[in-house]
Amino acid sequence: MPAPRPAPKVALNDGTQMPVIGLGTYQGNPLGKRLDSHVGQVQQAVMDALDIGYRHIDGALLYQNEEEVGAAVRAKIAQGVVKREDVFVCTKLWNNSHHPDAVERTCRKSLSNLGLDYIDLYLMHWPTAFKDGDDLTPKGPDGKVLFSSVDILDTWRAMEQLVRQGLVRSIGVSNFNAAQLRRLMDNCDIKPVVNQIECHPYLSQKPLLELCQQLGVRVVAYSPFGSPESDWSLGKVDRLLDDRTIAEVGKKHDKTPGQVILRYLVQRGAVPIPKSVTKSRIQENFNIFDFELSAQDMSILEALNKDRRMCPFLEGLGHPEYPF
Ligand SMILES: NC(=O)C1=CN([C@@H]2O[C@H](COP(=O)(O)OP(=O)(O)OC[C@H]3O[C@@H](n4cnc5c(N)ncnc54)[C@H](OP(=O)(O)O)[C@@H]3O)[C@@H](O)[C@H]2O)C=CC1
Ligand SMILES: O=C1CO[C@H](CO)[C@@H](O)[C@@H]1O
Repeated sequence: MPAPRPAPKVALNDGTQMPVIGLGTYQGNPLGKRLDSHVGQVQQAVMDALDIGYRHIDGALLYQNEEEVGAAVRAKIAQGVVKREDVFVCTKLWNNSHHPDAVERTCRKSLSNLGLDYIDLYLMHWPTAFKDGDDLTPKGPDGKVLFSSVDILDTWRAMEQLVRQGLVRSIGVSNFNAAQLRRLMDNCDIKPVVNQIECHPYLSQKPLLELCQQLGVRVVAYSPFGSPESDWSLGKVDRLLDDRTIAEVGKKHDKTPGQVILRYLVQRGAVPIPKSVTKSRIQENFNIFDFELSAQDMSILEALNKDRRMCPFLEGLGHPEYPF
């Protein structure tokens, strides 16, 4: 088999580079719960992806499969398929660890889960702090999620320390709105390199994408296919991957709807992180570097925007920093 051509890279504002497509690893499990039926799937998917040419893996402590991600990366290093420095590993600090005293400990926990000695990109998963502790979704007797008032800036300062200590190469945020991002940019020593947000043709995020571009913050586009299997988007009426207009654009280029969506995101300067545990789809999603959408195709796709959010994160509703 010829050696795969790895994905192209884009520059980040701290001088590092990020491969322009990543593999998502969230398994659609309800918040913080690991589904037994999924064990092992992500490990195989990450190994397949690295064989195919992916060099960027998106994970999170919340997904409870960092061990699988790390085992897959280490296996492919041992097989000589990749070197550690070729692979861009992202993971995220969960809401129950925003207190500055918890940040380093939690990062070390992710490093230990992954079995790696540094993380390429560490993200604050949400701007909404939950009560500190081991419980991923701490709840009171009334069943409501318990919040904490730790300031985003205090969590960020502790994350900056992780860069200085060499535990992580770059830091960024996820699910930050414009005001939160501006406040952070105005009050940090190390700028966030990315804002990872939901972004796809039904939620084009034009204003936030433009702001991020102005600020030099790369957008990473999560749920590029609208997260069809997740517990929070199941039942949403129109499935993005069944959209007729997207299929028609694809026909012109002999490409699938998924490939059109990913290409549209890349041409908008975003970095999509499609999730799949199916080898043929992992390959399909990677085959987006041999065609280009015309300006007319791009306008057709942009016109599909409905500001439809698939991931409303209802657990954070009522928090003063709830971003939507
Ligand atoms: N920062 C944040 O708050 C969030 C980050 N994320 C990140 O973004 C990643 C991607 O988003 P996610 O929500 O998982 O959903 P996606 O939009 O990536 O959709 C994944 C689903 O699409 C299916 N699929 C993948 N490729 C194809 C294809 N070519 N044709 C048809 N179906 C396909 C997958 O099936 P199968 O696997 O069975 O092949 C899976 O059911 C996550 O895995 C996670 O890493 C996601 C949500 C929130
Ligand atoms: O990354 C994520 C995956 O799904 C979760 C919901 O269960 C989201 O809250 C989270 O941001």
